[in-house]
Amino acid sequence: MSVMASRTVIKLQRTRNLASILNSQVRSSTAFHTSSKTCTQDEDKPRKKLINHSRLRGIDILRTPKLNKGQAFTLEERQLMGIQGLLPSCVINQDQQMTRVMANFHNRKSDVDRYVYLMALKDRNERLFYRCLTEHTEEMMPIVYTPTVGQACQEYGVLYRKPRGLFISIHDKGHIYDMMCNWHEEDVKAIVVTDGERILGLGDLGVYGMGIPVGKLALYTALGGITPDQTLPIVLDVGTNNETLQKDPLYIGHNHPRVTGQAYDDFIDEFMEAVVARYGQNTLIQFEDFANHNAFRFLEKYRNKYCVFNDDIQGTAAVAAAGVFASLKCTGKKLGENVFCFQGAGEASIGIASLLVLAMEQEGMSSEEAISKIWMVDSRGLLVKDRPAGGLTEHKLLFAKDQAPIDTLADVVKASKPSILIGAAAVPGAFTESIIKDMAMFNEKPVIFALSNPTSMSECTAEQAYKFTDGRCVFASGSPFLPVTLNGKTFHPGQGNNAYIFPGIALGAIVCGIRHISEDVFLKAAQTLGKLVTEEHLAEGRLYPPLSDIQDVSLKIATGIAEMVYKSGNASTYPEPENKEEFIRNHLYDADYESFVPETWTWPDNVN
Ligand SMILES: NC(=O)C1=CN([C@@H]2O[C@H](COP(=O)(O)OP(=O)(O)OC[C@H]3O[C@@H](n4cnc5c(N)ncnc54)[C@H](OP(=O)(O)O)[C@@H]3O)[C@@H](O)[C@H]2O)C=CC1
Ligand SMILES: CC(=O)C(=O)O
Ligand SMILES: [Mg+2]
Repeated sequence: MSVMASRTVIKLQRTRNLASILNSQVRSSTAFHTSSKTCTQDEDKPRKKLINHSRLRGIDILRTPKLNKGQAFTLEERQLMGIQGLLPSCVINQDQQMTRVMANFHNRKSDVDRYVYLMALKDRNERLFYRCLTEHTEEMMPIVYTPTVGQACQEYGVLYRKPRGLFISIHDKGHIYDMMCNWHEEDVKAIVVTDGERILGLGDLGVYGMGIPVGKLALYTALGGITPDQTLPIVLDVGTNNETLQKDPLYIGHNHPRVTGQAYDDFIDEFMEAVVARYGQNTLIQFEDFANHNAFRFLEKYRNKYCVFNDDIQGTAAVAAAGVFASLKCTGKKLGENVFCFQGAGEASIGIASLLVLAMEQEGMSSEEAISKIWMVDSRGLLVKDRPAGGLTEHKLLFAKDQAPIDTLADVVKASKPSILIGAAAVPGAFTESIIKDMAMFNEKPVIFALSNPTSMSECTAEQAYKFTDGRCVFASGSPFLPVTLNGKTFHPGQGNNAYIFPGIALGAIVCGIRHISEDVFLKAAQTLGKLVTEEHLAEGRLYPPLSDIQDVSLKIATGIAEMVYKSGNASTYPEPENKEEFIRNHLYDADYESFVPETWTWPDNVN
């Protein structure tokens, strides 16, 4: 008998008739067989494999979110792990705990309160948090992600309770590797990093932007099945230019202006090197919510050196392209028959436009012709070639028209008569009634994507889009809108958000050990997602599969990517699996509790 088991026997001998006393307190779902003296967590479910990685005992287990099961620790586990008495005696299972979570979730007065509640749950009982988020994605994603995460970031100083992830400051330069070593997990495979300069459409939130990497990585696990231990949220604190935050006494970062120039670039270089030194060359690094002037150049600088992608440029491109592909089934057009008009010429818009050009080229169109289909409006109007010097970045220049300037979106829409209108400029209400009505006049089925986040930044509401087009439009938005009923028909607006893409990309990248993430990975993801949209979805107005199917979407995207990267030699996980989907499925995180009790353990004979 092991030392642990013999200690348990002694404990049990001290407690007369422990089993029968506890039995009367145990709720019906917790099986407790006095005859065989064996106890299982839940009669219906086979006992899952033993957690064998923990040397912790007692209160330390309850304080470790990835081990803690709260009241779901069985009697055996409580005895074996030294936690008997540290919990109420009643044992409940994970399903019952979920019922309690949902009751608490619904009882909260505001969405930010729900955010605080869910983050506290994550800090307390990780598996319970992920089971809830996985099984109630539609209800909970808007809380841990856009729109509520935006408000949570704005209030991060007040809401702050405990650190999640790494805070690396410009003043830590020279020591970043040592700081990375302070992170307790040894097997990190994916990092989401921001410097907080462009948080959603809310601008510079500095370190308060940490809510975004935390939220994105929660979706890595809930939507992509990536083990939470393998993920690491990081905020790079280089100061903030947000004057309100600079004066905020509760601001949790450096309140000096942003450090820029060579010092900033050296800092990012050191960070990238430290990640690889700590966790290996294939560590996936997702750049998130960097400002435009850094986002493009870091992507170019690092894309062939590290395993990186920029979600705002590339992930957004893929989800929007998928929506465009799906919309073709409604409009009956070929991709190249469309005219695209973008409000905004930033990370999102340039990313989407570039991927659409790639897709049109793959269909045999020349690059010039594909580019000619695209009209882009930035804060100074239509992108045109003869803007005063300095007016166009090289990315914008590619899409600049050789024609006279047009100042407003409304006039660009009239001039270009787009079939597809895409907004990503964080200008709320930019799609006015007259613009939407023009779209309805030019097209039998106008396609309208209001992609800006959070909801307060949306170019129009779902209701406006359907109402001003008499229910004829195909609509998607970056943040969710509730279903809209118009003339007796209910429309379910699609959520055109990169959340449909990045979990699947990350899953494929991690499992296959992708070295570099090429552009065609995003096109593949877009095509895969587009194909998953069925006639039934479209009939309901959905341009994407419902959020309840999103785990399956991620698996399919990852599988498509796996097939591609093994062919191209860009995978490093060998031997190559024959059945890629099965292989990936076997890596998926399972939020069900595991048992701490060895299969062979039974209650000692003298307990009855
Ligand atoms: N749904 C999704 O998955 C995603 C949504 N987004 C959202 O898209 C929005 C923009 O993000 P991103 O592209 O990264 O930001 P950027 O800062 O890179 O780009 C913003 C663009 O909007 C333009 N703009 C600003 N004001 C106006 C105006 N009044 N009229 C026309 N254009 C204007 C800017 O013009 P100029 O270049 O002249 O400054 C710039 O081109 C954000 O709200 C973000 O949350 C982003 C990523 C993913
Ligand atoms: C969704 C997202 O990445 C953004 O709005 O920035
Ligand atoms: Mg983003």
